[in-house]
Amino acid sequence: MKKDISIIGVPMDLGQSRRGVDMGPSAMRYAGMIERLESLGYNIDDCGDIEIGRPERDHNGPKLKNLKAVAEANEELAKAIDKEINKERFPLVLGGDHSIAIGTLAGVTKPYKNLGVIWYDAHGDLNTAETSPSGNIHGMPLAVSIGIGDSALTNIAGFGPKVKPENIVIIGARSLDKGERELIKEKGIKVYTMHEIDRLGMTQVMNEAIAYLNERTDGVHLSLDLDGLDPTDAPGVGTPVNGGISFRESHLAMEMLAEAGILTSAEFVEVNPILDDKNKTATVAVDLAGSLFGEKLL
Ligand SMILES: NC(=[NH2+])NCCC[C@H](N)C(=O)O
Ligand SMILES: [Mn+2]
Ligand SMILES: [Mn+2]
Repeated sequence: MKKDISIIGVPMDLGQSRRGVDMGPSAMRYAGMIERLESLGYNIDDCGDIEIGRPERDHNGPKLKNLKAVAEANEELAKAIDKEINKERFPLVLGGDHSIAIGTLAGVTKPYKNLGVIWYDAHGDLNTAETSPSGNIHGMPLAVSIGIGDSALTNIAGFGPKVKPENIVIIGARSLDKGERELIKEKGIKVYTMHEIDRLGMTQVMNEAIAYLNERTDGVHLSLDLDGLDPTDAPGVGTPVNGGISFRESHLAMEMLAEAGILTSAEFVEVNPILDDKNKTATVAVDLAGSLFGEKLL
């Protein structure tokens, strides 16, 4: 992996309805993200935070909450990432709710013909305004990135789609809405649900996922939603779902990604310090980043 990392914070909470996730970037910095990566020999440039509009929360009917402000922030994020990529640096994005993956993917996909995406999450985030039970855009970024959704989102940075459905691997799914299940089948998206993780073990899941991506992609982005982990290990998230991936399994997954050396960008999202237990979830994110960037005990 590249030795120069640019950190971009996105204090966004407009893609969902619970306050506090906008403090995620601060919580991860406070938990020592920068020092941890520096101690591994990386050169870190903390680019600070993207500015997020503070609109009156527009509840835009039941459909796409805060659409305009979410789209604007993602345009800014895509530009900021583009700048760092042109400097040949590895973009590491700290969220913020998962709607920021729209801008992250818009920014990181440009140099690649076939960007792969690992979506580490309890959810599929494959909803549209029509299928969403909540109207929350953080439940939609993966659909948007394959070109499905409102054009204010699918066309961020002036082009779309950003990724091909067959280049996506979802890991940790255990809460999928009806429309998401249909889309997964229709588009042939590869999914390792908790069932496969229990059954095969994380080692085989990651071996398969890495081999699958190696075959067809020329770069890989990791989008890690902390709610992919079990709420006992990562309680500070807005939409927790029981029966998740353990801390140990997640470390193993990160270590295997580090060994494979396939990642070209990453993001950690959905850390909500208000719902957390003494910054535990931000600390877990920093620990996982350590493994992801090559930390070893011996
Ligand atoms: N990034 C997340 N935490 N997404 C949760 C989405 C929950 C639900 N599927 C929805 O669309 O509202
Ligand atoms: Mn999630
Ligand atoms: Mn998510």
